[in-house]
This record gives sequence, structure tokens and C-alpha cells, in this order.
Amino acid sequence: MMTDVMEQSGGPTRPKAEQPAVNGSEPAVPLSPTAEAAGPAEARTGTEEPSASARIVQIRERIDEIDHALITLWQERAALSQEVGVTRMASGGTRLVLSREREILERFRVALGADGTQLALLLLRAGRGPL
Ligand SMILES: O=C(O)C(=O)C[C@]1(C(=O)O)C=C[C@@H](O)C=C1
Repeated sequence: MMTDVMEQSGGPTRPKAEQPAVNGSEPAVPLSPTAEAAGPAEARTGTEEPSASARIVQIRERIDEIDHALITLWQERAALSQEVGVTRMASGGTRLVLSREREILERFRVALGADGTQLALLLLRAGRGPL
């Protein structure tokens, strides 16, 4: 699991040698005195302020639930989409139905804007594989 707090630049806040082990056990290299002074809450949430840190931990629980649901739904959708394709082709039909893809792209664009279109393209690709 990635536990490092990312700066806005996207890079980890600590050098590689100070990152905790991936499996959650003690880091192979001990934290430097500077990193330790920042405290574990800072390392986990990006703030040393206790109430902000506690709220962030709480919000993250829901974010993790949502991510889990998204992954599960993504996988279920891909499997269903593949089943539709197999069923259609086995009956002599086409691999794709572009009118249906356009309908889905439009649904996501209306709901989420340009990012929705990109998301729908990824969803469709997950179901039918790359063209
Ligand atoms: O709805 C279909 O006919 C499907 O095959 C599923 C699906 C999709 O993933 O939503 C996949 C490929 C098609 O081109 C259109 C849609």
C-alpha cells in the first residue's frame, strides 16, 4: 500500500530510504531524527494539527470504501461487457456496437464533463480490450 504523503509536485515527501516497508512492518532504514520529530500523524495525514489529522483519517476510511466499491464495480462491468461481446459474436453479431458506445460516452460526458468522456473510454476499453 502507498502510504507516503504526496506533495503537490507529486513526489514523495521523504527520501526513498526513509519510506516505510511496503508490508507495513518497520522500515528497513530507521527514520531520520527530522522525520521522527515530524511525528507519525504528519507522516500519515500531512498535518500535525490533531483535529485536522483525526478528520483526515476519518474521511480516508470512506474514501477507501469508495475505492473498493469502484474497483469491484469496474471489474463487474468489464466481465459483463465481455459476456455481452462473447454472446453477440457467438450468435453471428458484431464485436462492437458503436451506437451503444456513443450513448455511454454521452452519459458520462453529461454527468462529468471532459473527464467523464475519458473515464467512459477507459471503461469501454476494460470491457472489450484494446482495439
Ligand atoms: O452493450 C453492448 O452491446 C456491449 O457490448 C457492452 C459495451 C460496454 O462495455 O458497455 C461494450 C462494447 C460495445 O461496443 C458496446 C458496449
